[in-house]
Amino acid sequence: MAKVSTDVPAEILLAKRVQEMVMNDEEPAAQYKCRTDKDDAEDDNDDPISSSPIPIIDLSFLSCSEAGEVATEQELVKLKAALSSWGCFQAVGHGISNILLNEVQRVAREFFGQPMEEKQKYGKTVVDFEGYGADPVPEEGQSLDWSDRLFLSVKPEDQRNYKLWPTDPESFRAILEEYTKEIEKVTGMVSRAMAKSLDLDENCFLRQFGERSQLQARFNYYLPCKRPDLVLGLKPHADGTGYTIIMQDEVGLQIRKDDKWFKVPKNPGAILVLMGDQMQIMSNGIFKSPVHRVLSNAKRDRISVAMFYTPEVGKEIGPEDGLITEESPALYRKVKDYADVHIGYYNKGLRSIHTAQV
Ligand SMILES: O=C(O)CCC(=O)C(=O)O
Ligand SMILES: [Fe+2]
Repeated sequence: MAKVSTDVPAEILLAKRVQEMVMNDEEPAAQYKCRTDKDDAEDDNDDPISSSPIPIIDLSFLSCSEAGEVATEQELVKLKAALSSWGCFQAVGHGISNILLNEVQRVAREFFGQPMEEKQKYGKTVVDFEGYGADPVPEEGQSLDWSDRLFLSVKPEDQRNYKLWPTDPESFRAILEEYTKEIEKVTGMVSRAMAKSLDLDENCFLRQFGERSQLQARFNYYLPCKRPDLVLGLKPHADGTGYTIIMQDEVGLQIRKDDKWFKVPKNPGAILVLMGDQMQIMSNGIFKSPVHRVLSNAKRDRISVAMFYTPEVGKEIGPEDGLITEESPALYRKVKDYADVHIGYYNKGLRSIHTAQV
């Protein structure tokens, strides 16, 4: 990524919320300006979902026996194709009600809509992960993201720091707890389906994730920007997770494929399942962890909620034995706490998957 000049230290800028800069009608500081590409300037049109090339997978075909064997088999083939090419899919038939999805968006919107003093009760410093604020300070010269966020550990339950969970809106905690339960069911469905699509024992990935697998919720608030052509809501990156489940209320997220950016369409009711590096490792490179980014918009704001699903702390993961043959040897070695390695590279604007290569 292009290096940016640093006239004001990033620590100082990151201590201030993007929302404050927008309210004060400030121009983005140099460190936020990272875009030079003209190829993909503004991507604000609301194309119909049917014209989006990002695959749609119906999870109900994969998890219920009534769907019929042929339908299940066909959906598994689609799933494998989607994850081997795009590394993500729009999931429908996931079992989460539209009412709950709307409630999650509502509490997120209400939280970010409160006065700054209220939100600062959950404020984090520029080095912490959890709480309300910006990502921790990246390496010098890396650009900053035009967004604010609230990051919370939700699983295992004993890792929850309820002091950082907003009490206003009052229903925030109950809604996030309910959403966590639903997302856990989805991770069960998706992990089993992915294994079956590769002709593996259906529980093999769940075993790798472990009994104390982690879920972290990241509520992202993307503010409008006067100069969307210069900044990004979130810089290009691949996730260090096993996989990530994202819901969005507006377009903005783009996936990189074949050297082009593709917009994730506004598809109410659908959630995006996106592979992280650790699923690329466990699938021995069959599933791809795609680079993605979020654009800024001149007029609109955007809320997204990303649920990061990651193997248990301290647990070794690696390519599934059933995928290793003489013709297809292991491409990755076993790794432990890969997300910690990933974050170091992420802060430098780099990918980390090579560190796991054999
Ligand atoms: O806001 C989004 O849609 C994507 C968020 C994301 O990529 C992340 O939090 O890692
Ligand atoms: Fe991401």
